[in-house]
Amino acid sequence: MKELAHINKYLFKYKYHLLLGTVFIIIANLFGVVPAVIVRHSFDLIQESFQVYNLFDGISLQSDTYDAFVWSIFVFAAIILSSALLRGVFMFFMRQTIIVMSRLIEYDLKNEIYEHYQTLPLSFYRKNNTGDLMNRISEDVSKVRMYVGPAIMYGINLAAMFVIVIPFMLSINVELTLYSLIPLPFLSFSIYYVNNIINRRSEQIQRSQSNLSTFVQEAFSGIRVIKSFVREKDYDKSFTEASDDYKTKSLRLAFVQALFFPLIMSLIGLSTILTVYIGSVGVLRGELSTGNIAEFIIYVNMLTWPVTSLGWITSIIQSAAASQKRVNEFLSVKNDIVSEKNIRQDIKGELTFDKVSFTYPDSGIEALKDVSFHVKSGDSIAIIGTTGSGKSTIANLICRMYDTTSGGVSLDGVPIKDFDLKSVRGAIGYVPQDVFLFSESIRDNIAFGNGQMTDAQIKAAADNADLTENIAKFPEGMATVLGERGITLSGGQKQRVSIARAVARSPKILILDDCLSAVDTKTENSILNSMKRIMVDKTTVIISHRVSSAQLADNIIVLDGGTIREQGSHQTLISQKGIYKSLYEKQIQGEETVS
Ligand SMILES: Nc1ncnc2c1ncn2[C@@H]1O[C@H](COP(=O)(O)OP(=O)(O)OP(=O)(O)O)[C@@H](O)[C@H]1O
Repeated sequence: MKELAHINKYLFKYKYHLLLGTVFIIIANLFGVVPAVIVRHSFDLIQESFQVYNLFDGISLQSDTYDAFVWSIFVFAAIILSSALLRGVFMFFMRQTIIVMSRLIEYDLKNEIYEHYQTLPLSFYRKNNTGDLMNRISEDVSKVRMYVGPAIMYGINLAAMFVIVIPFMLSINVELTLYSLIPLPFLSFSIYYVNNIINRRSEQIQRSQSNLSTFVQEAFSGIRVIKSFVREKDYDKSFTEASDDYKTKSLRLAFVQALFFPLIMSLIGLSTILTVYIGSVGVLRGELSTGNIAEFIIYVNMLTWPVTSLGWITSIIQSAAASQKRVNEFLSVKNDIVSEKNIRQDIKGELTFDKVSFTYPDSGIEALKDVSFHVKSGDSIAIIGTTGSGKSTIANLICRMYDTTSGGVSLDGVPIKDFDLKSVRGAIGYVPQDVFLFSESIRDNIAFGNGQMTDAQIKAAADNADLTENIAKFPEGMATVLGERGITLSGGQKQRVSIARAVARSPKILILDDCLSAVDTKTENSILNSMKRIMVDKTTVIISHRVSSAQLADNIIVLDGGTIREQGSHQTLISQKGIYKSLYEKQIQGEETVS
């Protein structure tokens, strides 16, 4: 339960909604009691009027008695109707304050979680899967909303009802009150019990549903592989199994849900029978009127829902606490990539790696060992090496996605840790190895959130990435939407949009992480020629498997198993006749990649 304390700041923020809501609940309940009292008076009036009417039999006063009776009943009916109407109005206000408050808190909490997610380092995203991140911001927040909305509303309603109705009942007859209330705690407990079963089974269904969705999503994304390997039948079978599991769980839930209402109805019925029985005994003893029985039946009915809701509220609070615990787990994760001195200055692009070693915290793999190099501002460096030799890790450290395990990275002679993170990342144009484009237009993908970027700047970036010719062939040019329902680009086209996106920001440091692997040699040469132009005043880090990309750089590093094996210009390395030279020869002979 202490987990839910996190929500208190929001309850405080929306205190006026909560206070007003409470007032509306109390007023609505007061109007709920009025009809019961009026019904009692009506019953008693009918009985008394009947006796008086018979007494005046044959006398002209008899018709006056009748008129007075009809008039009174009319007035009573009008009072009952108006009370019901006013109760309805206040119940509307009650929902408009408390349920609205719960939606506002849901909105705030989602924003809080999303903002926090954004601050967390890459290592957090490696550790936790996307489904889990999504669940906590949607499913879990919805469960917490049930606590701040319906649970609080019905909780206050229950308290108000008890404070108003039970003293009223006791003042009429203690014995009748006690007997008519006996079944209600059982009702509450049974609802709590059944509701917990319903929650457990619903969660099983949700898990089964998400397995089913993941299966279907994967099957459709991989439909080309499934078809070419003729695996449709196997997938059909697996789908039927997953679907069967979902069906069985749904039927088990439907069974418990079917028990829910009969259970409530039978316990309410029991209360009513006890009220009528004990009430009749009271009437026979002359302690109660028949009106009291009718009045008590109304009270019992009024109390039924709040008492039922007690069991429901308890299980809502339990599952909200469990959800908030999961949310708090993520909210308490701190970003360890923080700036030490928050230096905000324009970065010129001088880059130094000084004896850098790095071990990935989650896998324990030592990706870099004692790596040192220096790139002057505006110069270029190429990093070439075998798969897994640590090339992308260097890019990650320059973008400060991780901090080094030992040694230091510095920009313009200042340790990277001292810079404000935004200054560092804002100065970098990064073309990642695994291209990711958004389902937006090509234009928006290139501008990527920079509303001030002019069409001319976007076009220049597209030109430099050798993209203009391709774009011209698309039906809507720059406005062509990519992804899901738009045009799907080829691997090489995607890489070029990704390059244009990085170049368009006019970064001081440009990192090209194996970004030409999916283009043919002709396009590679054409992009590299354009690159020469844009690289002029930028520090450029070219990560590649291909010598053809690397030879463009002023300085080349050959990495192997996380250590630098060779370093120098293209000419120097060729003359050294080492790894680079043999790689060069192999690739010149037609081999495309380093094995
Ligand atoms: N996020 C990560 N968590 C744990 N280990 C990682 C992570 N990324 C890379 N590694 C490991 O670190 C080593 C270096 O990986 P890196 O991605 O830097 O290689 P690379 O030279 O860029 O390879 P490639 O050319 O195939 O992209 C590899 O052994 C890899 O398994």
